Amino acid sequence: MTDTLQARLAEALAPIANPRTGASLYQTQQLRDIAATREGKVRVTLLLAAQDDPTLARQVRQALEKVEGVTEVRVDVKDAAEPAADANYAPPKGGEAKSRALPVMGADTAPKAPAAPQPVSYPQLGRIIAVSSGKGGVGKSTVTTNLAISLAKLGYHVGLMDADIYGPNIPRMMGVDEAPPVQDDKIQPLLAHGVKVISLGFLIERDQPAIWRGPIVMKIITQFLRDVNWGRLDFLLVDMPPGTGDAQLSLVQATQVAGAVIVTTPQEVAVGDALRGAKMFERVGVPVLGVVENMSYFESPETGKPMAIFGTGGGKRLADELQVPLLGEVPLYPPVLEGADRGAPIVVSGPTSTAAKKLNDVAGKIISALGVGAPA
Ligand SMILES: Nc1ncnc2c1ncn2[C@@H]1O[C@H](COP(=O)(O)OP(=O)(O)OP(=O)(O)O)[C@@H](O)[C@H]1O
Repeated sequence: MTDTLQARLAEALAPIANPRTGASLYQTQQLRDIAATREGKVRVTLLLAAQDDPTLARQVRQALEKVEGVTEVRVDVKDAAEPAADANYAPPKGGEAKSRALPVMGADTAPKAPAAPQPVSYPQLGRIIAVSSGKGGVGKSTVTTNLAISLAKLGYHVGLMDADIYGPNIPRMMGVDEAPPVQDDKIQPLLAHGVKVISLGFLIERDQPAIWRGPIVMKIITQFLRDVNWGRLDFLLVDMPPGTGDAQLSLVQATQVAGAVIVTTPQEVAVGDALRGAKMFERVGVPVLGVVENMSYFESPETGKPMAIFGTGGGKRLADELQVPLLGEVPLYPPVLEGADRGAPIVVSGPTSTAAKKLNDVAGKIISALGVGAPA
């Protein structure tokens, strides 16, 4: 048996080859900075180019977890095209990896990336709408799923792309959770409540999302736009991860986004974050269609009485600041959560509730804001 942990780690990693090059990740130093503590906590860096198979990170993790003495594994994925990632591992020639290296918005690491790729237009996908929020947990996925279903109920052809790669919730909320079939090299979206759905949650392991980084995010978003058999859509709603990160930028670099909807809660702190997110869209030329204030007030399912619990007016202030409409104030209403947990968003599970009505109104305002005609 190999006697030191380092040696055992090297032995476990050596056979993992990059399918694109056929070479061992370890020997070509695509895997590097392998560090282990005495307690068996292991950390490695994996350099990935945009064309590399992103599931390599999972293979590395699984190989390391099997090594005797390993208690914890962390795989840091880095962009192989970044200058800091020097090394013997060269990203593939042809420039794709480099041209797709994305600056991280708002971070200190800011734009040293080369010119952004030209967005590709996908006319068959209809109006692409990014639903975004400054911070997590404000109800962005809830709003996205309900809007998608509202639009579908009106007779539009609607797609829903879960680009919240750090916490893909859409499958659970829409009540679908199976691997999408592949036919003729195209991924078939799953159908739920009349909406075509695709999510990274269908394709990856639950504990993996946090490792996805710039070029890989770009790759996934491009694949979701290009390689999914969406058919002809009127609207494609994209549930973005919270904040102003790689996914937002990837989406606007990958295609033409018709507009962004910003979801916030009434508190100041949520509003501040949301403002930064909205400004990011404006900077890249994506019109902000409006603000949805979610959990605006508590609506008791028993009495129907409204009660402000998170402060008031944040959504309105944000909308005023951005000079965009406040599209709706959706109450905090426990059946919204219960419905989401069993795959039946409120516009399906409680269509006559105030929350559902408000969300339907938001859908109507988006249709008007984009000047979309009646469904064909
Ligand atoms: N109006 C509402 N009333 C009651 N519960 C709500 C409402 N909106 C959202 N929720 C619940 O709050 C939780 C967070 O919502 P959701 O997952 O939509 O937020 P998010 O902003 O997409 O979060 P993240 O981006 O962090 O995944 C969920 O459990 C959801 O069911």
